Amino acid sequence: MSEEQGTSTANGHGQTTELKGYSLPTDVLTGLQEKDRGRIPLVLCACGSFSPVTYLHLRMFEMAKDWARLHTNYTVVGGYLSPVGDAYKKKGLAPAEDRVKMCELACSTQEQKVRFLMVDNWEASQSAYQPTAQVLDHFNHEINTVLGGIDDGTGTSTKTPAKIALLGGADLLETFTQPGVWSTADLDHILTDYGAFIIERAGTDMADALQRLKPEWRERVHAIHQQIRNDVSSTKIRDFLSQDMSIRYLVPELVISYINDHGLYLKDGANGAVDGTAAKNGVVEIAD
Ligand SMILES: Nc1ncnc2c1ncn2[C@@H]1O[C@H](COP(=O)(O)OP(=O)(O)OP(=O)(O)O)[C@@H](O)[C@H]1O
Ligand SMILES: NC(=O)c1ccc[n+]([C@@H]2O[C@H](COP(=O)(O)O)[C@@H](O)[C@H]2O)c1
Repeated sequence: MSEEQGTSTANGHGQTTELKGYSLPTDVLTGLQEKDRGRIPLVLCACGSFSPVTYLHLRMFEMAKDWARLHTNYTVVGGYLSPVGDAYKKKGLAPAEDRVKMCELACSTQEQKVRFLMVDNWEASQSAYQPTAQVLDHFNHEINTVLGGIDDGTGTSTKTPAKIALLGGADLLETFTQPGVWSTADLDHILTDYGAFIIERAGTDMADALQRLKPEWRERVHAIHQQIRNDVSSTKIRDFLSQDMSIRYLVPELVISYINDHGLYLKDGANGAVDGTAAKNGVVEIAD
C-alpha cells in the first residue's frame, strides 16, 4: 500500500488522503482500435469488498463488456476493481492490503491477449471511507484529466474522453432506494454523470429494483441478465472456508493459495484481529 502524504478534500464529499507515489495502473488500458471507430471508450469500475474476490467478480466485467458491445455505442477499454477501505467496517472484511493483493492475483490470471482488468488501490488506501460517487470522480480525474483520455485509434496520438461507469450486481442496485444508504446527491451524480452497468443476481428482483428508481435515473442503468447464472458470493466462500470446505474453481487458484498462506477467513480467528475493524480471520462485526 502506498505511503500517505498530507490530506486534501475532493468534491466536498469527504476527506481523501493524497498517496505518495500513487498512480493509476494503466498497463492493460487499451486505446480504441480500428474496428471501434466511432464508438465511445468505456471504463468499468467495480466498487466492492472483494473479501475475497471470486470468479464471478471477474465474470461481471465480461458480461458488461459483451453487453456494451452488443447493445450500446461503447467499447470497453479497461476495467478496474476498487476494493473498499478498512473504514467500511463490514462483517467479513479482511484487511484492505490482503483484499487488494488477492484482486491483483486474480487479475494476473487473465490471458495475455485479452487482458483489460486492473486493480486500483486508491480507495483501499484511504483511512476515511470513500463514498462511491467520490471513487468514480477519482477514476474520472485520473483517466480523463491526468491521462487526458483514451487513444482514439486514429494513429495520431489524439485522445478522446472515456465514459466512466459503475459496475455492480443487482443487490447494489437494490440498495439505491434503501433509506439512509445513499445520499440523493450522490445517486444523482453517479447515475446522471456516469451511469451504471448492473448484473442480475439471485435473490434480487432486478426489474422491481429498477422500477423503484426515478425514471431519469432508471434510464441511466444498463440492466444485464446473466445468461449462465452464477450465484457465488464472497459470503459463501467465507462460509466454505470456515468449514474447511473446498473453494476450488470458484476462486482463482492463486487467491486460494494466498488465503491459505495468510490464514484468512478461519472460523476461530487463529490469526487474531489486526485492529478493531478488520481482522485476519475475517469475522469481525460491523462497528457502531
Ligand atoms: N453472484 C453475483 N452475481 C451478481 N453480482 C455479484 C455477484 N457476486 C458479487 N456481485 C457484485 O459484485 C460487486 C462487488 O461484490 P462484493 O465484494 O460486495 O461481493 P459479495 O459477494 O456481494 O460480497 P459479500 O458476500 O461479502 O457481501 C457488488 O456490486 C455485487 O453486487
Ligand atoms: N453511499 C455510498 O456511496 C455507498 C452506499 C452503499 C454501498 N456503497 C459501496 O458499494 C459497495 C458495496 O460493497 P458490498 O456489497 O461488499 O457491501 C462498496 O464499494 C461500498 O463502498 C457505497
